[in-house]
This record gives sequence, structure tokens and C-alpha cells, in this order.
Amino acid sequence: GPMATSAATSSFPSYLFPPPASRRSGARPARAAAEGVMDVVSEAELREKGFMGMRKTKLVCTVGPACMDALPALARGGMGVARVNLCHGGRDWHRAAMREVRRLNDEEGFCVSLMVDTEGSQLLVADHGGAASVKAEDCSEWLFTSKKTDKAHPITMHVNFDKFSEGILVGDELVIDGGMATFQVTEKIGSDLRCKCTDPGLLLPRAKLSFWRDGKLVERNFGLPTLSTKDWADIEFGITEGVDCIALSFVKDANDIKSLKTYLSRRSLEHIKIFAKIESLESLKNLKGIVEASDGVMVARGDLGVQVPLEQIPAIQEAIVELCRNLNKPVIVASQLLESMVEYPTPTRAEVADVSEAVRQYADAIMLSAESAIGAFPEKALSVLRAASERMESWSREENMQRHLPQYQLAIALPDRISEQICTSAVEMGILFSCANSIISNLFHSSKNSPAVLYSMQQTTLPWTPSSFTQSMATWRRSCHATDPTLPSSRSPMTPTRERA
Ligand SMILES: Nc1ncnc2c1ncn2[C@@H]1O[C@H](COP(=O)(O)OP(=O)(O)OP(=O)(O)O)[C@@H](O)[C@H]1O
Ligand SMILES: CC(=O)C(=O)O
Repeated sequence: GPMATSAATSSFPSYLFPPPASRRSGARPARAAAEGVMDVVSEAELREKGFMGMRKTKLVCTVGPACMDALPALARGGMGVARVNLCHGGRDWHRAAMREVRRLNDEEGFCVSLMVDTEGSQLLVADHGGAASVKAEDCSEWLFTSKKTDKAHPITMHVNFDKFSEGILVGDELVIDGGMATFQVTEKIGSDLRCKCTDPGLLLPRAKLSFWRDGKLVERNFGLPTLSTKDWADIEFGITEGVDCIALSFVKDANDIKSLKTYLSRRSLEHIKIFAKIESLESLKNLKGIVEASDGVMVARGDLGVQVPLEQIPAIQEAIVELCRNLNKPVIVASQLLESMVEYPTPTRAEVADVSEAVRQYADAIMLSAESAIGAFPEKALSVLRAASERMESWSREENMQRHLPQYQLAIALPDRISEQICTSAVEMGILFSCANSIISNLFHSSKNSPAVLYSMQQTTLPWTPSSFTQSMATWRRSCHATDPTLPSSRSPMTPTRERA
């Protein structure tokens, strides 16, 4: 069949990542780069590496004004999940974004999952009296209040919650966005706080607040529900628009997940998968229960950094990813992966190292936030994620192969050796015939090192796969896509044509 023949390339410097086989052999059309190439496995690569050439790390893009028109290009570039963050933009905008993703799937044969992210309740600066950002100078005096003032005042911050100062003492530290600026509480006036800036910096729109005492977060329980009235309305809206997954912000414990799941199952909407966002100290305390109750998890490093000292986040990330691996739950590593690419066309070396580390830890997915939503280079940022994850995956596979080598020496007699070789090869190739979804799912999540070509007689229930997509596909083809639900039909070597029937 007319298999797509472009190479998985990027604008990323080629000296860092060796060109794929097709480029070396000159098979890659010269114009492809300029046109925005498909994230496909070329015939030449397939011949050289077999299924080992297939990337398994899923790429999540936050949809925002910067990429609304580029969604087809992002889908071609390997976007597997489109995330619509309901904190930003209005209903009409969200609807248009979701419909465009569904159109790509329905009309252009892509298989991009649609994720909505709830706003949740969080303490933040609702109005800081400035257009873009406000500078807090050293030793300047500020008033933090929940009362709305008629006109914006440059040194008055309007906080979104009237009990924000409950339990706060004079002398406590008020930290903005995990360290963008720091204040000390000098006086309590009713529920208002007068504060002095001790570490100057910037206050951005929707800046997040946290209070610290003796180097520890001041933990307070306001009894706010994880899902606000707005969140429930947003979820209803998402259901109407056909979402595949809901990322639940500020999950506190397993009950948050269970109640949403009960709600969905009462309405026969079990196909909508719930991803718990781990972004608070409380969620870390209840981590295991949350992971067990969820269909997947997001390490939301942005907000985690508001409640946890930044130097602890790498270890926390690794622990969460490992727990998810052990409990067989997909996990997304999110926030600031390529933050500098919001402005610049290339990433910092440290950012590439961060992306690679998440892949090395066997995160199932990595996510772009502002890079794709409001950045200047959404497609380039995606291509960096793609190239870095491909490279780290193949490196990890080679490493693991080395580790497996001694197994080949076990058998002594020739017939035993042959049987052993066959078994070992089958395991390494990850080929499995099964009727049971649980086995399929289990193997899928535990086989990051093998290509895992799975054949199932049932509809698979992998949390990433757009439900409408799975429902409409023939069983054998569906199962092929289970290896990488992001592949449009033309990308799978098993489905060499573009039409989907
Ligand atoms: N639909 C949108 N419209 C406008 N700007 C958006 C939109 N989605 C995201 N953004 C911008 O991209 C930035 C990063 O997106 P992201 O989803 O990480 O938001 P966030 O504010 O950090 O919220 P969260 O804590 O829920 O992730 C946001 O701060 C916002 O400026
Ligand atoms: C993604 C997100 O919500 C965060 O990192 O806070």
C-alpha cells in the first residue's frame, strides 16, 4: 500500500539527533520539512528497526490561541492528546477548539484524544491592577484583600477567596507563584493582610498565593469542594462536546475521583477517563489511593511548585511516575518542559535534559502548556518533544537489551537454546495474542522497552484512545492502534492506507 514515506524529522539540530534512515538514504522528500512532515515511521526505518522505531511516549498539547490554526500541523507532528484548559478562554472558544480536534479525527483520520482540564478552587490574585504584570519592589508595602475595589490600585492585590487570611499570623511569609516574589505579613486588618516585600519580583495575572511559616507551608482546610459549581457545568459541557478524558485539578483524595466516576457511570459514560492532577501537598499525602482510584495521573509540576519547595519536585516526579508504573496507570509529566520555547525557537539544554529524564523514567506522556497555547513556536516545541523522546526511548531500549543479554546463555543443550531464544524474542518483541483487555492494558503500560504489538479480540480500553475512534474501528485495526493511539490510520504499518473504513 502507499505507506507514508516521510521521515520523523524535526527542525531540531541534526548533530544532536542522528537523522533517520530514510534521510541518510536520501529517501526523504526535500520539501517535506518545509511542508510540516508527518510523524510517521518510514518504510526504510521500518525495514531497519522494525517496530522498535515507533515512539511510545505520548505528546500532549495544550490548545490555546497560538495553535488553534495549527492543530492539523500538530496532529501531523505527533500530538496524541489535545488539552483544553478551562481556566482560560470562554465557552465559545473551548467549543471551537474541541470541535476542531474532533473534526481532525472524523474527517482527516487522526486519532487525537480530547482532554479537558478543570479550573478547580485555588487561592490566587484575581486582579492585580495591572495589564500584564506588576513589579513588587524591595521593601514596598502592599495590601492583600478579598474586597473588590472600584478602581485598581497598584499596591492593592485582590485575592479571589474571602477567607484567604484565616489562620495566617503576622510574621508569616506570603509567596507568589512559588517564588516569583515574597512578602512578609506585617499586620492583619480584619481579613486583609498588610505585607512588606522581602524578595522583589513580578506578579503575573492569576498569580498563585501560598503562606509559609518556619520554612513549612501553612496548610489550611477551607472545606472547598474539588469540583466547584463552575467545574460541574464545565464537565457537562465537555461531555456534550465528546471529551475522552477529564484532568481533575486539585484532587485531595481518592473520594474526589470516585465521586466523579460514580457520576459518569450512572450516566453510562465510563468511557470518559479521569486523570488526577497531583499538584498539592494534600494530594501527595493521599497519593497511592488517588492513583488507584484514577484512570491516569498528571504530575502538575507548576502548581506543585507553589506548595512544595522546588528542589523536591524532581524526586517527587520520579516517585509518582514509578508508583504509576507499578500500579499500571498512565502518567503525564507536565509544565515548563520547554518553557523557553514560549519565546525562542530552540530549547535550553537543561530543558532537553528534563524532557529526556521524564521519558527515561517511563512517563507515558509529556505535555506542552504555554509552549503550545500561547508560545511563538508550538510546532517546533512539539518536534523537540518528539525528537527527544524518540532518542531517549531507543537509548533506553538499547540499554535494556544489554541487560538482557546474559539470559541468552542459560540453556546448555541446543534444542533448549532454540526454545529459549524463541521465547525471549517473543517477549522482547512484545507480541501477545490475548482476549483479555486487562492483559493488553497491563502489557501496554509495562512494555515501554518493547514494541508491544498487541492483538485483541475485544475493544481495547486504553485510557488514551478517543472513544468514538475505538468504537468506529474494526477490531483488528483498532488493536493495531492500541500500540500508539495517536497514529492516524496511515501511520500504522499494519494499516497502510489512509481511508478508515
Ligand atoms: N485557552 C486559552 N486561552 C488563552 N490563554 C491560554 C489558554 N490556555 C492556556 N493559556 C495560557 O497558557 C498558559 C499555560 O497554560 P496552562 O494550561 O499550563 O495554564 P495555567 O494557568 O498554568 O493553569 P493550570 O494550573 O491549570 O495548568 C496559561 O497561563 C495561559 O496564559
Ligand atoms: C498543569 C498544571 O496544572 C500545573 O502544572 O499546575
